[in-house]
Amino acid sequence: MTIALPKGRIAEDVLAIFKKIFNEDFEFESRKLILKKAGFTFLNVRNWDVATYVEKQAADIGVVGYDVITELRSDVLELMDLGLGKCRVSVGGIKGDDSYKNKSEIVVASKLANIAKDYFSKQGIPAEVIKLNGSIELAPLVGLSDVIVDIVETGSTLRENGLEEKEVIMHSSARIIANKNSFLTRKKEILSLIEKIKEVNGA
Ligand SMILES: Nc1ncnc2c1ncn2[C@@H]1O[C@H](COP(=O)(O)OP(=O)(O)OP(=O)(O)O)[C@@H](O)[C@H]1O
Ligand SMILES: O=P(O)(O)OC[C@H]1O[C@H](OP(=O)(O)OP(=O)(O)O)[C@H](O)[C@@H]1O
Repeated sequence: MTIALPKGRIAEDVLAIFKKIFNEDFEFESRKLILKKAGFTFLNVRNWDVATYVEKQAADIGVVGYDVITELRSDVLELMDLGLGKCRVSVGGIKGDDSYKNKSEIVVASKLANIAKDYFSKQGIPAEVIKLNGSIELAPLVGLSDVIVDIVETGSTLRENGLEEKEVIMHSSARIIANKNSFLTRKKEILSLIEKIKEVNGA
């Protein structure tokens, strides 16, 4: 069975789970992208690519933020909430300034462009979404957008830039996802691993 694990922010917590399961050191060596252990093959991939590896069955299961599978509209099965990497996806804007609510069309900057588009379109609010790749909080400060849609965890990035959380769109945490076909053909193996994860993750 092949498992795609994310690099970056949630990597450490995810690797800690597998370290507990195997009761020994569990980490990708130096620049190595594949780790084989106890009959499993682990892939070291970018957070945003985990869902792609799983959807295309290059991996049978993977760990990824709920925000990412929502944004990518990934056609995968969601098996378990790991309860880590907790954050919100929110609308943020200049502190004390709610003038965006009175505009006929608002300009929104976001890395999560689909989530942003869906959120405003469901409310019938015309919105132009500008896709950015990072430092999203900068956009309203320099007049690139009226508001942003971005991840909020502690809220310090918003605060330190004179912004505030205006509306919470969704809560996110890391999920175990599975390829639909793999879940049919490897159901027993996958569920047995999920049980082990539950045991060590206290779920
Ligand atoms: N403060 C936070 N900022 C960003 N992501 C967070 C935060 N808190 C929790 N998360 C979760 O962690 C996931 C991984 O974020 P990370 O910053 O490692 O990757 P990324 O920069 O979005 O992706 P990549 O580095 O692969 O391009 C996010 O998708 C989200 O679910
Ligand atoms: O509420 P906070 O705890 O401040 O966390 C939220 C911030 O963290 C993320 O940015 P990241 O550090 O990934 O940098 P980026 O600007 O490159 O996306 C996210 O895009 C917010 O800017």
